[in-house]
Amino acid sequence: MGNSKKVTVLGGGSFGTAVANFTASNGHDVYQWMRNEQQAQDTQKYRENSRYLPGYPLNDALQITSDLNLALEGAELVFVSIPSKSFRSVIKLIKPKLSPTAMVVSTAKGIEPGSFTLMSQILEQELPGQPIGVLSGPNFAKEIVQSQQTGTVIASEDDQLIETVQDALSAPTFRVYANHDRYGVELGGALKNIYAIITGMAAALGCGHNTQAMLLTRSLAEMGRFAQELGANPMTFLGLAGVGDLILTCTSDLSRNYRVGFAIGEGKSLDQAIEEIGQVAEGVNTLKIIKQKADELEVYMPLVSALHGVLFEQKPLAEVAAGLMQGEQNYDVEFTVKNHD
Ligand SMILES: NC(=O)C1=CN([C@@H]2O[C@H](COP(=O)(O)OP(=O)(O)OC[C@H]3O[C@@H](n4cnc5c(N)ncnc54)[C@H](O)[C@@H]3O)[C@@H](O)[C@H]2O)C=CC1
Ligand SMILES: O=C(CO)COP(=O)(O)O
Repeated sequence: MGNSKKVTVLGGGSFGTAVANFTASNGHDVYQWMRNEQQAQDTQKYRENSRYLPGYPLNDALQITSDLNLALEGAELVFVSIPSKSFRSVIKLIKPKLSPTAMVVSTAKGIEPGSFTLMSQILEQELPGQPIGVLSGPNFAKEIVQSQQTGTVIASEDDQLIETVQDALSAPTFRVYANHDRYGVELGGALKNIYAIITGMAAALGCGHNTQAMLLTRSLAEMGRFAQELGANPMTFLGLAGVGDLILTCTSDLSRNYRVGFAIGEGKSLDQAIEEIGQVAEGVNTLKIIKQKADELEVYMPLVSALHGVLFEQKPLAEVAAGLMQGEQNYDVEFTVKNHD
């Protein structure tokens, strides 16, 4: 590691805790901010985030606080690990307290409800001129704190920010790859949550490996089609923050989105499934936003439509699943075909 920096992580959930703990283990001066004073005091005292990441002792050097001024004063690098629903309100809160040169990096994988705004676009709007980036990849918080070998992506137009984040996070168990396509990296991280709900549901219904492989691959095709329609580069989805995170989240019950799908596949209601998990599952809101956008742009997204039918239009799951098998049998790798015909 290079020189030690003051790093601030906003958010007291599982991912904020994992990033804060990891960065502190790398020798940086790290403050994790959580809004709940009692939770901050307990986490600081007992060196464990018992609500969101129980059973993992935190690095002695990590400072946990509910004092935003203390957390942000002199911070050179700020990670924002706040769910998309509250992201903008937290950015508005930090704006007057932030040094103009502080680098601000979103780790949230969602889209703002009521608009089609990705988290780093909120950073652009609320913090004009501030160096910004997105951290995304196949990264379960729980496996980061277990020091499992992990790869992630830092996406930004700003090479100095990329270098700073690589320096802050790189470790023998953690590789940080660079990407200049911030929009594509961020879109991949948000979209894959929808497909994790679908594969979780399929697993609960007893689907086999053939089905899982088909779902994963057709999900990637659908994501690519949508990205292309938005003018984004679907090739970015071939990286860790696209296909990497799609594979991870769609094949593991460590994923909250997958678990929401699994619970629904077992016959539970959406509300029951969300309540049982007790943590954010971004895919549920992302689904509504993507369905609306796909309809508006007339993009063919049969998996999104099917899941929307089950979750929000009271369509029977078995009927929707059977309907999917009767859909259009089009090109295998259509955006490539389109580009090269
Ligand atoms: N947990 C994981 O493995 C990963 C999560 N992410 C993403 O990171 C983001 C955060 O997720 P998690 O930490 O997992 O969520 P979580 O559900 O574990 O925790 C969310 C945290 O945000 C806090 N929060 C919510 N609204 C707030 C507000 N208005 N002000 C202050 N704090 C607020 C909550 O109190 C809680 O501490 C999500 O977008 C998620 O998709 C990304 C990579 C991996
Ligand atoms: O994004 C994640 C891993 O990369 C976490 O996925 P979930 O939000 O579904 O738990």
